[in-house]
Amino acid sequence: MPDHDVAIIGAGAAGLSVAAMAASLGRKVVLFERERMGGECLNTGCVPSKALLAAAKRAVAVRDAARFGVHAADVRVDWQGVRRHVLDAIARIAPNDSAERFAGMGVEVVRASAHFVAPDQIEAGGRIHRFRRAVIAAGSAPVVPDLQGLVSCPWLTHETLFDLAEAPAHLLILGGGSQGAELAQAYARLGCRVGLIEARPNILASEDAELRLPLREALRQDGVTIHENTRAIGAERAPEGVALVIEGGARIAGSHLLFALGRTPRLAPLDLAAANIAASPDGVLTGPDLRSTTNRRVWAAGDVANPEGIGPRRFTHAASLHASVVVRSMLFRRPARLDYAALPRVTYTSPELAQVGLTEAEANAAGHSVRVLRHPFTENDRAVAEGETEGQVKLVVSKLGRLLGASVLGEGAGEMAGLFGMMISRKLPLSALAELVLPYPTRAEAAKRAAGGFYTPALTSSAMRGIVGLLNRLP
Ligand SMILES: Cc1cc2nc3c(=O)[nH]c(=O)nc-3n(C[C@H](O)[C@H](O)[C@H](O)COP(=O)(O)OP(=O)(O)OC[C@H]3O[C@@H](n4cnc5c(N)ncnc54)[C@H](O)[C@@H]3O)c2cc1C
Ligand SMILES: NC(=O)c1ccc[n+]([C@@H]2O[C@H](COP(=O)([O-])OP(=O)(O)OC[C@H]3O[C@@H](n4cnc5c(N)ncnc54)[C@H](O)[C@@H]3O)[C@@H](O)[C@H]2O)c1
Repeated sequence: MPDHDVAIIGAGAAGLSVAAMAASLGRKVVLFERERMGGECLNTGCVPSKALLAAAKRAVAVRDAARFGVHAADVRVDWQGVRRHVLDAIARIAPNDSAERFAGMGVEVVRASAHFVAPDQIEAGGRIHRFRRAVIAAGSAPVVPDLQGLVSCPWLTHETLFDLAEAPAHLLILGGGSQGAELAQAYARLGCRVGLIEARPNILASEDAELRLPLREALRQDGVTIHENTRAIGAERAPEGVALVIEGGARIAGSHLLFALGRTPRLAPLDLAAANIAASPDGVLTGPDLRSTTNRRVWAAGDVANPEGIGPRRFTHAASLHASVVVRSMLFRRPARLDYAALPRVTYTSPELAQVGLTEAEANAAGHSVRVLRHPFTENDRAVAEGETEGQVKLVVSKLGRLLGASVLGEGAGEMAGLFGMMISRKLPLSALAELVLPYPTRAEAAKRAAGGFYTPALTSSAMRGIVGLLNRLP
């Protein structure tokens, strides 16, 4: 006889969402968490990084205020104040994810590391828990590279970065993905020297080239030194603190070294073999319904899941999407299929970079015959009024006017992503966006104007002008 209807390993975004939904459906739920409730997003990921970026944005706003005719003297960053803001943000959100809140929902929360001991049993806190169904939501850990000499050097990941009591004087960030770009800008704007080191020819390499290049320039303007095409092969102690040894022999020195090199799923402590659960280095192998391909009692969600043929997506909103697919498949026994066609991603720098659906390059590579529609924020009244005209809305559409993808660079780009996601997931025609009445002045009007561009050639054609000319003769 099972002790629990649903056993969940990991109280991060994925595990908490499944636990809340299963408990509200009257299931007997146990939730295992070995570290902090709320997992990575709340404690060491999204929340502290966005809080730090908010402080950095304030610093720039004050420094930059003179161009609005507002003069502030003596701009000074008080690092303890910045830290307080970051910790306050975490503390204010933490009650939503707390053990007390989940216990109040009827979830049994076990604060211990969990691992499988049989296909239907988990051991945690010195006890065997028999389950009817289980969800692995153990998340992922930062990649630490195998650099020669690293053992004798101090280094950081996002798990330790926010614990620094003092601002790093000169932060070296290895890895120019969204994490590297966001943290580089935040620390540079808060007055630290920052080096951003990327092995590939470009930082943010998977983003639309037309939009990532101005963002790269914005990072440079903020004072970030960017080293692209630069492969670190070793690390060593240096008078300043630490130095990266670069292929070819050059050294890049700084006071602190941060790894922002992507993620690896937390599999080892789970003893998956004891429960016959298949996994690859990218995560627990599942079908498109997130059910294990080898143990039908088990599902996976969040960063740890590797749906075959679809692949992992390591975002908090992807974890929420996973949770709803798992609940549909596991509890409602309905066919469920993960679909990332409208999954947004946003890099929360200034300007922000948002992507939904296919980039222009991806659409071309997939063989679509595309039209590209653009509207720059220099032509958007709100952006002009606020003096933030960097960037554009770029829409990639099929010849028949279906939105295949949207890329936005600009302040508030992330807030527009939902609009494009809905267009793609509901397969709405572009006219739905072109005809939308939006409040004036808003930045989203740039999206409407870009969509309107699809119809402009037909509306202003000589045939249409002829028709309107004829109609004009009517009484
Ligand atoms: C710096 C940074 C910024 C980010 N910013 C964003 C952002 O702005 N937007 C966004 O969408 N995403 C962002 N992400 C990604 C986001 O944080 C993750 O995708 C998300 O937190 C994953 O949630 P999860 O539930 O899968 O895993 P986690 O949040 O990692 O939760 C897994 C939990 O399982 C626990 N656990 C693991 N193994 C066991 C075990 N054996 N027994 C018991 N407990 C266990 C862990 O302690 C952890 O609490 C960011 C990531 C980083 C690093
Ligand atoms: N705004 C957001 O949504 C947000 C922000 C931060 C992180 N995240 C998520 O967290 C996860 C981690 O982010 P990330 O930026 O660390 O991962 P990432 O995979 O996006 O980027 C890692 C970068 O490191 C580079 N790299 C890899 N090995 C290298 C080496 N040896 N030397 C130099 N560069 C190297 C890669 O080319 C890549 O550009 C991702 O899943 C991401 O989606 C999301």
